[in-house]
Amino acid sequence: MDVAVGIVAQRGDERAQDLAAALIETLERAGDREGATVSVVVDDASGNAVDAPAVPVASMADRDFVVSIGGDGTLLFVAREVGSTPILGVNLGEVGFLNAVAPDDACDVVVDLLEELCDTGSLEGRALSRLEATGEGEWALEPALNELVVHGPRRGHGGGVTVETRIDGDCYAASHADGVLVATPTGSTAYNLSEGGPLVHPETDALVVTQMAATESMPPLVVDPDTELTISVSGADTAYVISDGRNRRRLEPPATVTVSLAPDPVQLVGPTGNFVTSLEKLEST
Ligand SMILES: NC(=O)c1ccc[n+]([C@@H]2O[C@H](COP(=O)([O-])OP(=O)(O)OC[C@H]3O[C@@H](n4cnc5c(N)ncnc54)[C@H](O)[C@@H]3O)[C@@H](O)[C@H]2O)c1
Ligand SMILES: Nc1ncnc2c1ncn2[C@@H]1O[C@H](COP(=O)(O)OP(=O)(O)OP(=O)(O)O)[C@@H](O)[C@H]1O
Repeated sequence: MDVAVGIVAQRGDERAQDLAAALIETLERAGDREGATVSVVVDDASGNAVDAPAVPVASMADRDFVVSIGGDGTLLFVAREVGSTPILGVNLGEVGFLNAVAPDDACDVVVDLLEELCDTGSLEGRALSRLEATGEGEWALEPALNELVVHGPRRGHGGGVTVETRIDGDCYAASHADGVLVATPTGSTAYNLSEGGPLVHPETDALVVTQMAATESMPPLVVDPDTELTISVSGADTAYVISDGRNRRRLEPPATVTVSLAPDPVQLVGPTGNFVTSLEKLEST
């Protein structure tokens, strides 16, 4: 059997590169034991430091699985690039909420994944919903694993906008505000939390709508993921819609953004962390 693996090490991080090298050695030895031909590539940024062919991360979308070594930001980046290809998250970051596997366990876990592939031909992962934003003029943003934010010209005093949020066509909140944030269960522990939104257990199928610094505020609302959700902005020269804090699109108010589930969820593989006990990580942020 041929097994194709991609490894992305956090850019410029020697620990991540050393772990990438150790994983390559481990996978090659395990492949010999299993009678499998294992081919491993690393991301372009790590190519000089790790002895393996270097490729753009986006080209790893055809691999059997991709290992992300770094923090939450690195995993979000890998998910943006490889879409629904299975991802194993190894945590070297400060928070590491999305990465359940500790560096010391990574070699054992990749061997388990290789054996699962050889035994069953595929990997069983956990699907994590993503959100997409669309608007007038046929534009679309990269899907968000954490959250989509629609906000005014800038955050803070004088940077707000009039925002109206509709749920299945009915107005839920209309106010001058910094913006509105729609989070997945995965993103509930990130920006959503700092804006006063609730934590959502990962096994719950829901989205959270949270206003950001609204003059006339409504409590955060938990909705079914299939809800028709529109956010309209007016009363400012510009506004933005931002996916996972990194991809943004400029809007010219008045404008309406429609938020819906993206068709292809992210697939995380490897052991699951315990959501409830891992919440203690948030206390340090
Ligand atoms: N005020 C805020 O809390 C705030 C502001 C902007 C962005 N963010 C978050 O940062 C994310 C982008 O992360 P990045 O690393 O590229 O940017 P970044 O470098 O600005 O990191 C933001 C922090 O959020 C943590 N984080 C990311 N996703 C998380 C999750 N699902 N649960 C718990 N913590 C999480 C990261 O570990 C990091 O500590 C965005 O999706 C947004 O959720 C938060
Ligand atoms: N191998 C890589 N190739 C290209 N870009 C990378 C790579 N690794 C990280 N990046 C970039 O760096 C960003 C993540 O870096 P960031 O400093 O947020 O680290 P992190 O993984 O969240 O770890 P920490 O918790 O230590 O901050 C990604 O969004 C991506 O743009």
